[in-house]
Amino acid sequence: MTDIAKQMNQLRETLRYHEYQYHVLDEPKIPDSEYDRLFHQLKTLEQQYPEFITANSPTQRVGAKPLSGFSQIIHEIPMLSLDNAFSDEEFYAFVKRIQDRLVLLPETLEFCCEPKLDGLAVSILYVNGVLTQAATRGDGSTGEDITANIRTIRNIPLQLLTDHPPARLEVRGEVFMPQAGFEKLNELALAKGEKTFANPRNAAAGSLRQLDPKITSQRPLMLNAYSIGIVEGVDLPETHYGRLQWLKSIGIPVNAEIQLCDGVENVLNFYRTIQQKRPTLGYDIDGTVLKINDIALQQELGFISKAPRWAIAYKFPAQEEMTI
Ligand SMILES: Cc1ccc2cc(C(N)=O)cc(O)c2n1
Repeated sequence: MTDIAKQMNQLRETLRYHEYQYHVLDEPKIPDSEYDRLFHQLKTLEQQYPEFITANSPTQRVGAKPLSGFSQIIHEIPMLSLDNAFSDEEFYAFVKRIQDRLVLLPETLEFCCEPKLDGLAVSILYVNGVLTQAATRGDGSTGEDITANIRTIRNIPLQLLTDHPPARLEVRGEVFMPQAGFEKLNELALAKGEKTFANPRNAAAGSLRQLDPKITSQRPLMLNAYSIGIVEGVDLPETHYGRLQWLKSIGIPVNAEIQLCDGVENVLNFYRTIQQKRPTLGYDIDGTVLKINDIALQQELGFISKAPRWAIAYKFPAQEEMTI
């Protein structure tokens, strides 16, 4: 490989590292101006030597041309919805159903607890570590191919940050629009006499369903991963929390509020803590997701038709209608 090609690849590695530090660890090592300088240096070299451009270069996030429509993608593993709880009593009943079903009941049940982001569920497939395909949840069995739009979301890596990527890895997560970005988007739309969005979830949905990736690229979207679908060629940790930490270690953003809670009372404390923090999070949530942490127990419990027996979304009471 020529020195120029080596220099370009080195720049790509450096940019990917800084994207990870900034978007996944929230610990930038260089100022934005230095990142922009490196990015511009790579962009210039790619313009001078287009033969050395690689598909997953950080400069290649925005696709060339708009699509004429979205093709369908069938989920190899269905993307399930969650059963809901709306009170402590309903959560206790959920726990009792689990205790009644488990053959060997552990001393206490350990839950992986997270805020329930109010966005869109997506599936992102990495083949040999490279972002290859992305789809909406759709009806759980079939979704729309939104690969070009997903590539534009800055905190989603185009390439996993590991030297030994799994043959195939499907990351499932929620794409959402932070409240600050939503306010700015609506201000811009108002100023241009365009239609505004009712809430960040609608804005995220509208942005992901754009046929032109250039428009999606200008929208402040983010992903937080919440589970793994297809996985081939790697041995995963045996707990849900461990798997989320592994995802984070290879470059996939995971929500910062996720916690392990041992026993029902600690889970309910988590629910109330997140409810109190809700106005300060900077993004919309509509409750918490509480999952049995041990994968073997999840597998023993399985699913009821469309929802897992081992997880529940404990929602917040509906907020009084926003008067806009
Ligand atoms: C299994 C499943 C399905 C939908 C989910 C949705 C969210 C969410 N909206 O944050 C989080 C999760 O852990 C989920 N987990």
